[in-house]
Parts: sequence; C-alpha cells; structure tokens
Amino acid sequence: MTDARELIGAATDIRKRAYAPYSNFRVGAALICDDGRVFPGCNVENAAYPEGICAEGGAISAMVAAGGRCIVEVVVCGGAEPCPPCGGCRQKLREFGAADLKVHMVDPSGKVLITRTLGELLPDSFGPDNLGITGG
Ligand SMILES: O=c1ccn([C@H]2C[C@H](O)[C@@H](CO)O2)c(=O)[nH]1
Ligand SMILES: [Zn+2]
Repeated sequence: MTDARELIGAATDIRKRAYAPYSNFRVGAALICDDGRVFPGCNVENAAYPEGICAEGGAISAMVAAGGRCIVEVVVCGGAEPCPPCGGCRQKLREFGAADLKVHMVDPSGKVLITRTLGELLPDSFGPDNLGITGG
C-alpha cells in the first residue's frame, strides 16, 4: 500500500468529525492522488435524509476542488466491520480511478479488514472512456 500509515491515519482521524446523528454510523475516507496529496472526507447527514453525503464523496469533492483528477488508493473507515463503499460511491470513484485502484476497508484502530480493487467492486463499469473522454 502507498503511504499506508498516512492514508489510514487520515481516514480514521476524519471519521471522528463525521456528522451522523441519524444513523449514528460514522464513516471516514481518505484518498491519495497521483501527485501524492491526501484528501480526507467524512459522511455528513441531513434532516432531509437523502441529502446526506458519504465520506468518499466528500473526499472526492475536496480532491477535485484542489485540482486533483486521478485517485491511486482509497481507505474507508466505518465501524468494527468492513465498510464497503456504497454503489453511488463506487461510481464516483470510477470517474477518477482505474480498475486496479485499491480500496482498503479498515476499522477505527486502523487495521486493514478487506482490500479490493475498484474493478472487483464495480465490474463492467461505465466510465468516461465510454463517452470517448480520456481525461478532465
Ligand atoms: O461507504 C460508505 C457507506 C455509508 N456511508 C454513510 C452514509 C450514511 O451517512 C451512513 C449510513 O449509511 O453511512 C458512507 O459515508 N460511506
Ligand atoms: Zn456512498
């Protein structure tokens, strides 16, 4: 894993900032860009439930706002059990990550529970290349 400790630490730390009063399920995520920068995000729920955003979405937004376009590794931290990215987040990751992008699911102590590639999580995916777009 690339910069394992930094990426895992960023995900477990940001999880503490999660705003999850409705589900009480805190999630932290951190991704590392091809330029080495790390972007964390946490879930932010809303009284209008569907308006809540996932931790991964927050991290992706932070990356894009900072000019990043290529994700090389991701860590997601939920509870004691592995927290697999939801379907929507898998698709969002697909926009900026290749099929061999590693997604590590860790517990709050930082222990890696499961590692999957994005290709395993989202096989036969639809991405920018399907629209003839190679980079944004
Ligand atoms: O990978 C995941 C899975 C769930 N959640 C959030 C959404 C919601 O706030 C809470 C319960 O589903 O967890 C994430 O942030 N990332
Ligand atoms: Zn999600």
